[in-house]
This record gives sequence, C-alpha cells and structure tokens, in this order.
Amino acid sequence: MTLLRYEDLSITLPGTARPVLDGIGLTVGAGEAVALVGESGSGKSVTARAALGLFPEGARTTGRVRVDGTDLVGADAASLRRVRTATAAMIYQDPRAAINPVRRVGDFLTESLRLVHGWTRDRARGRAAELLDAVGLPDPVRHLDQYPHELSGGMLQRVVIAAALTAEPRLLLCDEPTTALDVSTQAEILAVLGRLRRERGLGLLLITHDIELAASVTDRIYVMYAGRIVETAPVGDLFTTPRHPYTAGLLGSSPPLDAKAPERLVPIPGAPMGLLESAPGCAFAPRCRFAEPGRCDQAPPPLSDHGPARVACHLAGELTLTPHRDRPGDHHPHRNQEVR
Ligand SMILES: Nc1ncnc2c1ncn2[C@@H]1O[C@H](COP(=O)(O)OP(=O)(O)OP(=O)(O)O)[C@@H](O)[C@H]1O
Repeated sequence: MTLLRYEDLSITLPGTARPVLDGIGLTVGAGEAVALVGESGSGKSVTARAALGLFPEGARTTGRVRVDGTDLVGADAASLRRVRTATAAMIYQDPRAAINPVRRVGDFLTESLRLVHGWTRDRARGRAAELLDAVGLPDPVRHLDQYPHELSGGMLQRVVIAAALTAEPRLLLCDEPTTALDVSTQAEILAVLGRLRRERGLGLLLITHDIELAASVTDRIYVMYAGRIVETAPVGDLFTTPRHPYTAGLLGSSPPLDAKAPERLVPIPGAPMGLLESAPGCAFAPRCRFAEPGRCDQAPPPLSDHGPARVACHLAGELTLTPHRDRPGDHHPHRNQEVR
C-alpha cells in the first residue's frame, strides 16, 4: 500500500530562474525504505517538508503530495493537523536543536501524550519508557529523568526518534538523521531505523547527500539534481548499473561505508546549478563529461524506463557507466572508466 505519493510536484519561489522542485514523482509504500539523494541545494529538504504540508512561504505549488490518500497541496488545517499528528513524523539532523535543553527527557517525550491525548502522567511515562526501550536505550526509566546534556548525540537522536513514534506514525521522514553524528553512532542509528521499519511496517523516506549511507538502509533510491529526479532504481541495480552520469559521479565521489583500504575518490567537476540559474536542456550537462552539444542542451530529458530503472538522460541506453573510483594498486587501469 502506498503511504506517500508525489505526483508531478513543482514548487517555484518568487525571483528565481528555475523551480526548486520540478515535476517530482516519488512513492513510499508501507514497510518500504526509500532514499532521496543529491548534493546540497538539489531540493531534498523541500521535498521532505512537503510531505508534512510545509511549503516555502510565497511559493507557487502545483501537483500533488498524497499522504495516506490525503493531498496536502491546498489541504485544510484539519487535514494537515491529522497528517502531522497521526500519520507522518519528521526527524531532523541535529537532535540538540529538537529538544529543549532545560527540560527532562521524560517531559519532552510525554508532553504530547498528556496535552494532545489527555493521558495521565504515569501512563505517559510508561509509554515513553517503552519507546526508549524500542529505540535501544539501555536504561529507559533513568533516561526519563535526565537532561539532554547528560546524553550523547547518538542517545539524543534515539530520544528524538522515540518522540517521533509517540503518535504511532506510519511514515517516518528522516532528513539527514545521522549527519551530526560520528561514524559508529551513525551506523547504530541507521540500524535502529531499519529495525523500526521491519518491526512496525513503517514507511521510511531518508534524505541524505550520502549515496553509500542511503544504500545501507533503503530498498530504492531516487537521485535528485537541480530540483528534478534524474534516476530511480532498486539499490542493487543502481550500484551495479548506474545509468545517469550524475549517479555514477555520486558513486565515484563517495567513500564506501565499509572501506578497508583508502580509495581514490573522483569529485564531480563544477558546482550544482543554483536557483538563479537555468538551462534550456539537461541541468547536469555543463558538468557532464558525455554531454553532446545540440543534443543535451536543447530540452530537459524526460524520465523514461530503462530496465528496472527510470532515468532522465538523453544518452541513457547508449552509455555503460561504472563509478570511476580507483583503488590504490589497482592493476586494471581501464576497469573503472566509463565506456560507450
Ligand atoms: N523557504 C525557502 N525560501 C527560499 N528558498 C528556499 C527555501 N527553502 C529552500 N530554499 C532553497 O531551495 C533550494 C533547495 O533547498 P533544500 O534545502 O531543499 O536543498 P537540499 O537538497 O536539502 O540541500 P541541503 O542538503 O544543503 O539542505 C536551495 O537553493 C535553498 O536555498
């Protein structure tokens, strides 16, 4: 069952040369984990916030964002409240920014249960302790009486995830949930999210700039560039057979999570297109080593089917791409190079 569905969502801010989001189509099913990946400024957070009906001030919005069937574009206040309090919850990058530093963890976790749902203090504390246990904190009852500064960043992010679960949402939106954490804590938080997804059948939308991290917890990846989806495919397929040069570039410039030996990473040349720039053709063409004048710079490429993937590239189907990441001592100098 589809929990979250974007249908041709476009958002344009006043005074800009191109839309922030341009024809986004994306789905997340119950129990499915999906990642939205791209460089800074590609529109990932604007996309995620739209799933809570949060659209930039003054923006022109067209298309639909359906959460459990309710379209949030132009939704009334009651529908928005229902989605935000019961169906979907968001987890942000910095747990310390999400928690009031002068209130105890227990107060943070029980507030909505007591105020919104009218639970007694003891019932709400019992539920909060259960949730802290569910996110793997070792001593739930003691943590309820602690202040945020007494917990590590990883423990606090677990508290934030527990808080997101209080209303038993069916959809979890995670915007760079591990970026503020060290690498080992990052892996623990991802494991918690993966377990919650399996145990509770949650739909998970993970927003990240890190394609390797995305692959470690999700089934399907959407790659975003300059406000558009440029490729989407099941994780395994995307890694073995990237079909868009931008996807191959992201893979070639990201260190593997389980790297045993240092890798020589190859950055994508140039910079992403800002909101004050536009291009008549493919937005990635100015950075693309394969771009063909007269072909790639004429019209934006539509997303079209290529095997299990959907790809927006005029040259898709003609390119065979592998991430051009070199390992030191690699004796196959051509192994990692794109061929045509
Ligand atoms: N409320 C807003 N008003 C004006 N511009 C905005 C607003 N929200 C986002 N933008 C702009 O829209 C573009 C996309 O922003 P968004 O935060 O979605 O990118 P992102 O892919 O999440 O990148 P990052 O990882 O850096 O957050 C950026 O150029 C950003 O400055």
